[in-house]
Amino acid sequence: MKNYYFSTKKMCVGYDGKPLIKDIEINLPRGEILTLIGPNGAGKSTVLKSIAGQLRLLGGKVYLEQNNLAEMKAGELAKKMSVVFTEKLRAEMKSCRDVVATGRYPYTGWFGVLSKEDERIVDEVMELTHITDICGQEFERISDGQRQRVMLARAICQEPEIVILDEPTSYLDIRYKLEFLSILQEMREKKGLTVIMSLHELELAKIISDKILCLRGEYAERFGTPEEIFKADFMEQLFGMNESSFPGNPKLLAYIRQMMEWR
Ligand SMILES: Nc1ncnc2c1ncn2[C@@H]1O[C@H](COP(=O)(O)OP(=O)(O)OP(=O)(O)O)[C@@H](O)[C@H]1O
Repeated sequence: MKNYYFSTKKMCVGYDGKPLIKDIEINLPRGEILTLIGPNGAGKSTVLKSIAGQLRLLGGKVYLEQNNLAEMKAGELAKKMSVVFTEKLRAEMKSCRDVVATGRYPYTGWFGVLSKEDERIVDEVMELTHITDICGQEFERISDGQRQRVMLARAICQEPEIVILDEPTSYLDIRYKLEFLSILQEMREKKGLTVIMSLHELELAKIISDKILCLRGEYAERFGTPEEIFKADFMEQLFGMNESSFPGNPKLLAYIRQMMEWR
């Protein structure tokens, strides 16, 4: 059997003991980017939270290399996995730099005192994510897009092997969306970072991902490469669209079909 960096075996996720999606099987080599796509309410955040250990699994297992995630110590996991979710972090009176610096906590002692090396990493990552100019601003008083970049910086500061991101580009303008993706790609190439994220922007998912997991209904609908997944007829089915979806405006369906073409 091939040794994957990240895998799930018969993972079942849901709330209050009621399964939402069952038997999810993911196999991901180190350094690959997996993107979850699917309609609103399909369960993308639920799967990501379950992988990150924020929701208890209803069944199955999640592995990092050969290690069962549920059995890993929190401190050990924090050095390997960082997570960026859409919920707003409470950080009263904290500057953006303070928030980014909390990404170093797995490496500091009890009191969170940063070493010179920690400070250097914080500065370097803030430059990489283009937030140096807002580093002194209060975190709770910045824009949604700026907040997303600060949260990405915090995750990178953690120097993880794998990062879990829920809709990380939703508030970013087009330049920062592309910049965000190029940072992930660079981290993957230079450091072998593995990425699992959800995206609503299908055109971005298509160009950045190595693997795609499609969610809709009780079971994961498909898992495969972008070439296997991004086909106009399948996208229409996944998102519940057909010839009569946009009466009087055929241009809209034509747009989806054109977006899914491979050139
Ligand atoms: N805390 C919760 N308790 C019970 N059900 C929940 C809870 N959070 C979400 N759900 C339900 O789980 C389902 C999946 O929600 P989830 O947020 O995972 O979908 P999603 O694919 O991320 O959606 P979106 O694209 O809209 O962000 C939805 O039906 C939602 O109502």
